[in-house]
Amino acid sequence: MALAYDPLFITSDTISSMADISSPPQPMNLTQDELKRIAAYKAVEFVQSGMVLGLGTGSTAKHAVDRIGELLRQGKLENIIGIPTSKKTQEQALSLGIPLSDLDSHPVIDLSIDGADEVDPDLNLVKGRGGSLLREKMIEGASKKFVVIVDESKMVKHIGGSKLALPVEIVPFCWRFTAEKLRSLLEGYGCEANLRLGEKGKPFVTDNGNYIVDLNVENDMGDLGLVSDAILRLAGVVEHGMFLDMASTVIIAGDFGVNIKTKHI
Ligand SMILES: O=C[C@H](O)[C@H](O)[C@H](O)COP(=O)(O)O
Repeated sequence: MALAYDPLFITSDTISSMADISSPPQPMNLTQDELKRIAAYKAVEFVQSGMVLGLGTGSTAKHAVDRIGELLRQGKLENIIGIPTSKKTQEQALSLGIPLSDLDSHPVIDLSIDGADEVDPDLNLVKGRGGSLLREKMIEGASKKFVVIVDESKMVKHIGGSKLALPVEIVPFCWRFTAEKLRSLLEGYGCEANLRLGEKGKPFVTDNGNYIVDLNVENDMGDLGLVSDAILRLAGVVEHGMFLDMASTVIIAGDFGVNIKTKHI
């Protein structure tokens, strides 16, 4: 039996209903971008009129922002105020007519929706491979609810498990010194530290005028709280991309449907 593809109707319930039928469930063979859109649309179901919303950054969050713009245009949502987590998202939201504000005017946010680069079994995250980690952490940390949207490729057994970078935002002043401090701090876990480069081989510059050092850590770092504190104690470090204990819900879209994990407090 073929299941109709409709992002709004593929839920965790779909998985159970598929399990009831005699033949095993068939994967839907969706692209990674389609999975991102499914997760994003599902998250936007949490949005209610009158909310102050943290608007995330990246290819997954972009779908959520598009959807919010669409619902506003259709009159299905009203009185939304968006707090963008990057200049790029600000531009997108403005182009969609989403009213915007900032943390100074709205220090408490009802709901933030954003993607992630890694999600571990405790719903800890790595974010910032797009370079927006500082504003994301400020805004998502000020949110009553933080819904993370990912395709299943982002799920890892432990932070660093994808073998892709853990980004750290640092001040440009003597960046080599700070990068080396970071490398030697995490040396025991098999750490490499590389300055992120942007266009024409020049250092990538964040929305805040800072640089990013990408840490590639070979081994499980164990107590992430300790590692986080140690990184943040280094002068020259502005913020890192581990978002520990911040996500309230993670929506994971995969070929067999959508799985929603909620943090139990
Ligand atoms: O700086 C970028 C953000 O943290 C993104 O939310 C994260 O990198 C995930 O991006 P994407 O949805 O494009 O995979």
